[in-house]
Amino acid sequence: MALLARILKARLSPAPERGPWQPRPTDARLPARARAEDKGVGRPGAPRAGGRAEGPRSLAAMPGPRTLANLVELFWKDGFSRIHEIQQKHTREYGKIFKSHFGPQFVVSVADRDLVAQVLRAEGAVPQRANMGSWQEYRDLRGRSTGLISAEGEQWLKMRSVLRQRILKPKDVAIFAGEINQVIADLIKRIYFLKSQAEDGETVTNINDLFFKYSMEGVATILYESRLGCLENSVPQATMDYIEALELMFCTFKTSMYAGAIPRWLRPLIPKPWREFCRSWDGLFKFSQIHVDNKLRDIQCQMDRGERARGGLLTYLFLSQELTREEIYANMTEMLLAGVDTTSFTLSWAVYLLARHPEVQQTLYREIVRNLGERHVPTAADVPKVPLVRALLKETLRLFPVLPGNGRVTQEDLVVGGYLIPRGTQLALCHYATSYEDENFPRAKEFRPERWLRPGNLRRVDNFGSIPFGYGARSCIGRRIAELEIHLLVIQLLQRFEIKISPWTKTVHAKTHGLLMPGEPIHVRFVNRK
Ligand code: HEM
Repeated sequence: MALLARILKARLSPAPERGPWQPRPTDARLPARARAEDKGVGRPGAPRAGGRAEGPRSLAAMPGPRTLANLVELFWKDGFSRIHEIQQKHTREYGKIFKSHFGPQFVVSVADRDLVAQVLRAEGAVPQRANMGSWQEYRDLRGRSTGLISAEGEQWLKMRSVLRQRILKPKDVAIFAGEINQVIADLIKRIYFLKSQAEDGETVTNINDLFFKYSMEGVATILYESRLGCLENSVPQATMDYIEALELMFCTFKTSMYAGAIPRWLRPLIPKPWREFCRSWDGLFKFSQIHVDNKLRDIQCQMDRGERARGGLLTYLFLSQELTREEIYANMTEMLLAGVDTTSFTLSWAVYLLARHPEVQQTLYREIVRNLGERHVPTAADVPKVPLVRALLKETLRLFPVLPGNGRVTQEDLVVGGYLIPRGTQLALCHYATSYEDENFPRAKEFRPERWLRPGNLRRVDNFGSIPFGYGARSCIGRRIAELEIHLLVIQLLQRFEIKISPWTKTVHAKTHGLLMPGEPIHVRFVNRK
């Protein structure tokens, strides 16, 4: 694993002027367990950044919540659904770099834009996001391959370099606009149908349900090169089974966390989390395998008839033989898992924000009509003509980053914020907290998409205060797909409807359920434009 040994090279940078962390270290206040983490003290040669003249401090000196308090917060006070708020609370209490324990896991949280930038810019060619032990264990148990999310090292690098050739760049994804627009046409038909069923002829209840189906249909069209029928009145049984498995994965998020956090020897005593974790993965893999096999059979038949097989991602993967069949199953499974709720929650938030801010909606509508017209079906090339639609997505993801935090495992000793972080430490990058810092985004609590339009900010592509798709070699590979699905849909929704909040929708709060999602159902009125 020569590449894995590539180091996270931290840059020597001066201590940030605005004093981003306020450590309150006293070894005496730390639990014995934390003192045992003092393994980095005096280690020579660790790269330094954001450091202090007298040399880096050890982890023992790093502040953070006590283990017991953390467990009570997470398990007894339902902290799992408030992970984003806890991130902010801990940042206020302990400063912008702090440590926590979660079961057997130890995590250093970084909640400062510049320190996040430092960590991510310094990473090597093969970053590791998190300890994926439980995912790997399931795959070993069932003889399955890892996919992009769960793979590490050379295995990850190989798959990433194959997939990135097809879906990483906007121009590669632009060719899918036609398929996505067909899904949008079905979604709009569905909206008219749902409106026709509503008492007032306008209300659609629980829009996330609708956007879930849209996102699943959209991403599956690209991944499997076939339609699933999610937007039909009667959804096919295999798709229903998949949705159930996906729900199990997220509804049992807490138990999935336990599955990773509970030591293996405790499983005979507490078997449910691991059992459910395996059951939901079985469902997800089964679904992907059915659709991949269907497509591969079609391709094979075409080739047997002497025809040239033409197609998208799956056809390419099959013909190029760069990935094994098992690797194709695993990647399709993990990409579908990664691509449905993320996109649908973001769409729900974006539509909610537009409904709550009619003035922004009106400005965006005028921009669409002015630059594209009232009925023009947009292509990928049209999206830059409507800068506010891109700003809307950025602002939505700043306020509601679907992944409120992200992770990295340090691959060499690293000095961050004046602390020596030993190799192999799990870092949590607190994107939610940095997104709400006024110093990163003036009047950060306010929904102001235009902040992304100012020339200064547009040039500032490296604003690490809000990086909802992550950053660098391990960033979201589906980003361009998600953006295209969202941009094209928002444009076409506004061409047809004025979106108004329904009187049944109160203020919607965010909750974490694995992902940051609307805590209450969102109901809106789709009022036909004249
Ligand atoms: C609004 C929608 C989405 C958001 C906010 C989002 C966000 C993220 C984030 C934050 C990461 C971690 C990046 C890092 O560690 O630096 C990630 C990884 C990933 N995402 Fe997305 N994502 C979205 C949609 C999608 C879609 C549509 C797909 C698939 C088509 C997808 C597939 C993946 C995969 C496979 C990874 C793992 C990449 C790797 O480890 O190499 N995502 N995503």
